[in-house]
Formats: sequence, C-alpha cells, structure tokens
Amino acid sequence: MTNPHLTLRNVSVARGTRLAVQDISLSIHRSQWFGIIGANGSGKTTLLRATAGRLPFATGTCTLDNTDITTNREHRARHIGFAPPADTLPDALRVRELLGFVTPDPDTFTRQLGPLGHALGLSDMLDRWIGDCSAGMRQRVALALAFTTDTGTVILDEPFNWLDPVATYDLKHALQARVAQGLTLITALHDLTTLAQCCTGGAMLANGRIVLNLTEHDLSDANHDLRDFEARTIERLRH
Ligand SMILES: Nc1ncnc2c1ncn2[C@@H]1O[C@H](COP(=O)(O)OP(=O)(O)OP(=O)(O)O)[C@@H](O)[C@H]1O
Repeated sequence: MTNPHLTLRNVSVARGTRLAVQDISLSIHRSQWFGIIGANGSGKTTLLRATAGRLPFATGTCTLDNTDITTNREHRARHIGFAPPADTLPDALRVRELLGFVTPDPDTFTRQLGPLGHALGLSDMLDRWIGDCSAGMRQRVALALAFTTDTGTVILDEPFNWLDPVATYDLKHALQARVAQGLTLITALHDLTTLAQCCTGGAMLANGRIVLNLTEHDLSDANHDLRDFEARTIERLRH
C-alpha cells in the first residue's frame, strides 16, 4: 500500500473549555472516500473543521503528503477544499457574486465542475440571491465552494443534508466518479447505506474518540449485507 495522503496522529481539538475531539489517529489514502459516522455531538464537525484548518489542533500532529502541517492552518485551508455551513452563506449576495470572490469566472467554474455542477444544479442558480435560496439550494452552493480550491482533497460535512432524492443520487454518483479519478474525499455521514456503498475507509466517533475503524474489507462486506451492517452499527451507536 502507498504512503497515506493525510495522517492524523493523537489529535485533540478544543471547543470552548473542553476537548470535543480526543486522541484521534487516522490515515487516509489518495483517491479514497473516507466516511465518519457518530451520534449528534460526537465530534465529527469539530474533527473535520480542524483538519480543514478552520480550527486549531490542541494536541497531536497532522501531515499531508508527509509534510507536517499541524500548526499551519493556512496550509490546511489552502490545500483542503471545505464546504462552509450552508446557513452561514451571505443572504445579500447573488450566487454568482459569492463564487466570484473565490474563482475568477463563475460561469467557467460551473462548466468545469461537469457532472458535479450538473448534480448541484449550479448553472440555474447563478443569478439567484442567496437570501432567496431554499435550504437545499444553499447546501448546493456551499458544496460547490468546496471545489473552488482545485486541490484534489475535499472535506464535506454531511453533504447530503437538505438535498432532494435526485440531487442526492446525482451527487453521490458524481462524487464517486471524482474519487475514481483521484479525489480524496472525507465526509461526515449519517446515512449508513452511503457509507457502505461509497466509502473505502471509515471511522465511528463517540464522545470525541474513535470507537470503531472500518476498513475497505469491512465496508465491502457491509455493502453485501446492508441490513446486517445497519443493525450492527445502530446497536453500536446506541450504546
Ligand atoms: N462552538 C462551540 N463551543 C463549545 N462547544 C461546542 C461548539 N461547537 C460544538 N461544541 C461541542 O463539541 C461537541 C462536538 O460537537 P460537533 O459539532 O463536533 O459534533 P457532531 O458529531 O458534528 O454533531 P452533529 O451530528 O450533531 O452535527 C459537542 O459536545 C458540542 O456541544
């Protein structure tokens, strides 16, 4: 197996006065879709935000392609695409104006997104005010922002939230195609079927710690018997 693309070693992250994530170690390979599951409040968002450079690590190390970027949040933010929370997008801008801050030409960017842009229905939204967007439309814009840094590594926190069934289906397939082309994708997920069908690695968090690592083999087995995987995983999450 090749060297990991992204490695976290004994990472902890503080929220307020307490550690919301503690002693996390993970290795994620290039062209892998890595899924993180866990109960509400288990630390998924905190871990993803820190990895993407939006929060500092309290302890531990983070390396990207063998470069230690633990203390370099700017490097993490520049080299890892990240979707902002959809409800933080500015109401007073049109989608085109927002994209214009981070990409030279929103129309070209939208075209270049290919099937991903199609899944997000981005071209139909460019002239819409963000304040007039539904929750699902905001989510589509937020997801597009993660791909404006052309880095090959993207972190998405529960990307399918608020999306309708068609958009969910199309986005899942567009992301899978991107991963097959070399994208490294890390997502928090609540849907166990997506975890089993799309991911080749994963972890379950509870109270800020990893309580289960899921290998490619585990997830391939899970995909062959989704009912059994769901029943076992729900039982594990319940306790
Ligand atoms: N800004 C904050 N200040 C203080 N504590 C916070 C803050 N944000 C989150 N927390 C706490 O950190 C812990 C982990 O929260 P986090 O949002 O990472 O969980 P999560 O697994 O992403 O949850 P969900 O599935 O509900 O999105 C929780 O105990 C939460 O209350």
